[in-house]
Amino acid sequence: MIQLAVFSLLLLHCTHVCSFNLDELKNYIDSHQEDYVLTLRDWVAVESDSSDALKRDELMRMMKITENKFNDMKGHTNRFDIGNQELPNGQIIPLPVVVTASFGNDSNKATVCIYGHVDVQPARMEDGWDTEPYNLTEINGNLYGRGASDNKAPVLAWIHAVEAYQALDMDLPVNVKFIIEGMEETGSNGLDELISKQKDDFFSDVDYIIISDCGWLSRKPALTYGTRGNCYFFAEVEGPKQDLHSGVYGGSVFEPMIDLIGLLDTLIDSSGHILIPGINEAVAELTEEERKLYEAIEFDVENFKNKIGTNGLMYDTKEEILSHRWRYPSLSIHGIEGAFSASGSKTVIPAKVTAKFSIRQVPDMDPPTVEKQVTTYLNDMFAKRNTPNKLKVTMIIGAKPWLADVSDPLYVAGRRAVQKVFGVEPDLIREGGTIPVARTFQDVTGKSIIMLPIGGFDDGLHSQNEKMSRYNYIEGTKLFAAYLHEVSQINKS
Ligand SMILES: CC(C)C[C@H](NC(=O)CN)C(=O)O
Repeated sequence: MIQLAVFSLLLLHCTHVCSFNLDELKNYIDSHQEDYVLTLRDWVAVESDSSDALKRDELMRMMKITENKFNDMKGHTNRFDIGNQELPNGQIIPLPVVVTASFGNDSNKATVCIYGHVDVQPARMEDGWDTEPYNLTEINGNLYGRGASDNKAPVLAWIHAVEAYQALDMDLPVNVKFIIEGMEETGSNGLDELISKQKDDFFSDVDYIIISDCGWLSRKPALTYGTRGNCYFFAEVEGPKQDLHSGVYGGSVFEPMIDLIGLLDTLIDSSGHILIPGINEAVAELTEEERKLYEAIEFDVENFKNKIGTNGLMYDTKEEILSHRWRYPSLSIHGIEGAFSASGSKTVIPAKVTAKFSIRQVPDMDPPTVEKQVTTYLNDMFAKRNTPNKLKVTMIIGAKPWLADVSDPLYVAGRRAVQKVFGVEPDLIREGGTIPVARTFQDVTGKSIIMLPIGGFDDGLHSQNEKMSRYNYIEGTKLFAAYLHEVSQINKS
């Protein structure tokens, strides 16, 4: 009698925990898309700009919202204090906590760890946005807002994928862990140390790491197997003790801005060749196999050019353009702090100016070596100017490149999931941008990593009018739901 009762109870339980059914998950996701857009709206409304010390409270609030979301989903959450940040002016401010969450701890299942970030790049209406950057606005199926694609919608898509399993009482095919940070856009300060400290704790049962902080190359879904690193520099030239009138003093003083512009002009030539000795020499040779990969990718150079809105590109062929975006270093000059930049015509000689530039890193470049090469070169060039002004060069980010093996089972699972949701074979691509922590995950945990993007190729990351299309957000959520199942099938066939 007792046995019968236990059996009935078990049966009752089994009718509640359903097994995987992708169509049900897809239907559920479709019918909840308005809720997902509303949540994205709430998240975009938080000005979690990690580069602006004045927005640090907003960033802290964003981390709290993220933690609350995981708590609402009954995840096992944790918040890690990762210390303080020293700003270039010497000011010390707290770093935002890193939030982790775990769903399930069944030792018979594989465990995936999803990494994402909820901080954003700066955005102001005056930069040329057509809509308020922190007010998610839908136009023609596109959801415009700062951080929509980078990286709030992809983080939410993973959350919604787990929520869909939960709502349908469907057993999660794998244990799912999240690690969400708030400093990615300034180089993931403090995260490397946390990962090393948590190697035998939070990461001890993690089998695979998934990152969805990148985009497709075209309208076709993609799997990303490489990212460039980034060495970001400040070059400060300091002269007179205060700004000067150019009519009164011009012609008699060495102007910091003229020194700085002269210095910047020695970094790169007009054909994109980096002039700092040692940089190009460190780049790994392009292999025949790699060249063939680029050849096989569908990529319309003319469309790329038109989307950017430029009259010409530095290279003509698809292979050249892709390899220079993905596997060669590039040097970009981002801005000059202290320079007069408002509208109008102030006739000032700025007393202190700081240039911001960065060099994207590729195998086999090494950030500490690059730091020395750049500092030595700029100091040598500055010495040649015979100026009494002072130069200070600081490398504020030193992120390494990352490269994965596309034959890894994680990529096979990725191809299957893309097939099941989009009905096509994904492109295998690299990314010119940087996920600073990708290489740390690889080096510290030794686990396989996949980058599974859902962002569009034209999302305007870091730029005006950043967007995530509703299609990519919703189909991306389905992709993630399908991928959890595909990962659970690794080693089973
Ligand atoms: C080190 C950079 C600031 C990192 C940044 N990463 C991303 O945009 C990824 N979403 C980059 O500029 O590549």
